[in-house]
Amino acid sequence: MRTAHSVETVRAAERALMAELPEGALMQRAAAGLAAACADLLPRVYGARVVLLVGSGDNGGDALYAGARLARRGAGVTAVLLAPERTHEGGLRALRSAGAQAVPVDGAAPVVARADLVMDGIVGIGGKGGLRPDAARLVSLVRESGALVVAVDLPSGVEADTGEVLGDAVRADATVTFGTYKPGLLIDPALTYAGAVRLVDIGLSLPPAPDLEALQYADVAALLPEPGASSDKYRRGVVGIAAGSATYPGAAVLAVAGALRGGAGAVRYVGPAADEVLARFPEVLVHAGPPSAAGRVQAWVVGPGIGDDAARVADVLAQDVPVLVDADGLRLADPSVLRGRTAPTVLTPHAGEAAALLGVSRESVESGRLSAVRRLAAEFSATVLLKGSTTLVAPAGGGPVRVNPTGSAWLATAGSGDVLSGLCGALLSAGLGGVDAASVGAYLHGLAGRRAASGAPASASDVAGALPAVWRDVRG
Ligand SMILES: NC(=O)C1=CN([C@@H]2O[C@H](COP(=O)(O)OP(=O)(O)OC[C@H]3O[C@@H](n4cnc5c(N)ncnc54)[C@H](O)[C@@H]3O)[C@@H](O)[C@H]2O)[C@@H](O)CC1
Ligand SMILES: [K+]
Repeated sequence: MRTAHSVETVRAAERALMAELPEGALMQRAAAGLAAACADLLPRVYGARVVLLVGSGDNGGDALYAGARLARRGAGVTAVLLAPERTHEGGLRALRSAGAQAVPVDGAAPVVARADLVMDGIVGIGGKGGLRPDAARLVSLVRESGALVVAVDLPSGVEADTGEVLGDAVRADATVTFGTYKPGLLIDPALTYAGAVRLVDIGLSLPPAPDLEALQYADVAALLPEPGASSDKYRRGVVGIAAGSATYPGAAVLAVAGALRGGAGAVRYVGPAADEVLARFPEVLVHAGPPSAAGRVQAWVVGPGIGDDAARVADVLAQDVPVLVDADGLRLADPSVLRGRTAPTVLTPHAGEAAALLGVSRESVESGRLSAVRRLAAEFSATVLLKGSTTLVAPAGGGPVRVNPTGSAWLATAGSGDVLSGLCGALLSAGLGGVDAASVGAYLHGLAGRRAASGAPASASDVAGALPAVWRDVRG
């Protein structure tokens, strides 16, 4: 599991550790890791031209000490001081005694133009708001130079706690972060500014519950349901799909496709697309009448392509088993019924649906995805999976938000969400909790999207078709 902690938590852990260590020791650990990462990125350190962008805080201090280390190994290092009168004093002394030079911002253009590597030490976790104008100008010079950009702790200009980017920000090829990931390094849009992230251990003791976590292969493998020797189809989980309409039968077919590949023992389908579903998947049990009359089901998926059939949504929500609500279902569900449910509820909105649920603009959801997903989970007492280029999953009762690391732009294709809802529904029916079902589903779905596409457009059916292979990969 990859974990991220908020700025407040990081600062508290830093204070505790600094109290035990000699003055400056923590910054030396950070600078040593930073210098080593830069050295790895450069073809050779000796003779490399390194430029440090140095702001007024300790983030600039890290850059100065790391620059001093590289200068001692023969790099030509120049620091550009954004606030010369407030530069980290010890760092600047170290830099000068290593034989490197410092210039003010207005002398930056010629050195930046010739740089091989630029270290961004403008701001770290102390930054607020986007880059200020002089820093933004400097950063556009860096972009024009084509130099490799290494962000110190996080790209300057991105919000560490939320992943928002409120103005200009540094676009880094790599980020060297200290102690723990910061939430912004796992969430877009900030994530897309960070490049490859390297974590440097500086010895912080952090609380066991992070603010954010991202499942990795092994975590997903451990969560995948496996049929035991005594499993029959009912014990493996029966998932009910209440989806599709005369206008949108395809949504039903795709949700069923996701459910069948999600390890369900059996899939029941209720709705007007039964013929279309059976034509593709003869193994599905179809039922006429309301979902509640369909027989035993361990979890329901309701909503994809359901049109205006509010009665089908209400009937599903009245059942005391886990329910995943998607698409039209999100518009039709009664919020007070959602809040009053005792069995787990999972909502899977995209940004537009999330905006409608919260009564805010789509833009405000897009720019503040972490706060939006947390708010939704709290307001509807449900696990919420917010789709996007990094899908987020927030638990109903608060706690770490899961970030899906396997997203793929190829998944932005019609019907791909229907496959995801069926897949997550099957995982719910197999007994996974809401957060695990949603985050494992998102993980597999992302991998399936990548595998189905592998460089060329793929349809939602292709994504469903790729699920067995990624399941095998993850388990293997
Ligand atoms: N506290 C510690 O012992 C350690 C801190 N470390 C480094 O210290 C950083 C935090 O240092 P600070 O708390 O000094 O904060 P920062 O260096 O992140 O930034 C604070 C300074 O930047 C200015 N500033 C804020 N927003 C700005 C903006 N948008 N544009 C330009 N300037 C802006 C502020 O006025 C303040 O002077 C971490 O990110 C990390 O890089 C590491 O050395 C590890 C150890
Ligand atoms: K930085």
